[in-house]
Amino acid sequence: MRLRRSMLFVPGSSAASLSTAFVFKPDSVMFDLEDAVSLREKDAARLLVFHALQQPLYDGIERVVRINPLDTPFGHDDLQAAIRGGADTIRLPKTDTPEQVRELEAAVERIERDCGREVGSTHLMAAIESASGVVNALAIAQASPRITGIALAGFDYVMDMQTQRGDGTELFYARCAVLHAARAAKIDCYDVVFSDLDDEEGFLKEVDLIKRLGFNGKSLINPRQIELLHNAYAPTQEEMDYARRVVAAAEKAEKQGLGVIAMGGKMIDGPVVDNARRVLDRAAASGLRKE
Ligand SMILES: CC(C)(COP(=O)(O)OP(=O)(O)OC[C@H]1O[C@@H](n2cnc3c(N)ncnc32)[C@H](O)[C@@H]1OP(=O)(O)O)[C@@H](O)C(=O)NCCC(=O)NCCSC(=O)C[C@@](O)(CC(=O)O)C(=O)O
Ligand SMILES: [Mg+2]
Repeated sequence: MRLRRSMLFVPGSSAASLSTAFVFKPDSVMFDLEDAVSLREKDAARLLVFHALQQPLYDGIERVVRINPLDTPFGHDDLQAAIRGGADTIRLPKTDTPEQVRELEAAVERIERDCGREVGSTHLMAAIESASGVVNALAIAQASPRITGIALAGFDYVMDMQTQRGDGTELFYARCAVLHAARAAKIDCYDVVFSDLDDEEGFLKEVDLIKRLGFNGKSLINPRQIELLHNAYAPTQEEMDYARRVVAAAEKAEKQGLGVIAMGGKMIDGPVVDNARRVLDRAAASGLRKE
């Protein structure tokens, strides 16, 4: 099981952060060339990111680059640096339509051919940051076989919706819509960043909600949030013990030719057993929750 719980934004203009972010062990690092970088730092940041991508200490961590949109003066240069530098994944911000994804895909393929990189080896992610993006989420998610995930971007989205971040009510429809699009397209789905670094309780409450909804994880802005998120996504000892009992009971039932059984007064059938196996796979991949 490949875990993609945490995607840590690292500002592309911060040489110090770019050279140390691997120590925090996020599942993915996202070197940012877009909104974390001021206009006058764009060129320097692109060069820093190109070099950071080649740092061997990032091996084992997915390396994502958030480029500027392709209709800005920076987008195509960002893409050249990211692909030639060896990025695993390009994250396209402010994706409103599937045509933007197809334009990105064509540009990526041209650069892969030019620099001798295997065609198809660069994955894509689309960040959905507007009402149009939410309405087009399924078409965006299915726009390219290179897309491995879509992400909801809360701050630009609430601006577009003429509201502001609050208790999550303002994101409820978008979270459900984007998540359904991702699941229908069989790709991963990331929740919004949580910006109040000192509100650990609020962060964990939000993580609990998005985990129950079915998100793979979240985009993060600070290393302090990584361990909290990973721990919240890890199964508890109790969940693992129960999953083991379910699998054992189901295997026994199968030998007896039974498709459905009861265990402790609860029905155990195919989807329940699949879910138990997923809990065991997740426990093997991430370890158990530390209480
Ligand atoms: C918030 C803050 C300034 C706080 O700094 P502080 O220094 O107070 O934090 P501390 O915890 O004290 O740091 C302890 C140690 O960790 C180091 N450290 C901190 N953060 C690190 C990091 N990210 N990577 C590596 N290293 C890091 C730090 O350098 C220090 O190192 P050292 O000095 O050696 O001890 C900092 O975190 C930060 O800049 N975050 C990234 C912000 C960012 O990228 N924003 C753009 C993306 S969102 C967006 O665009 C909206 C969106 O588009 C989103 C979407 O699309 O989803 C939408 O629309 O919603
Ligand atoms: Mg944004």
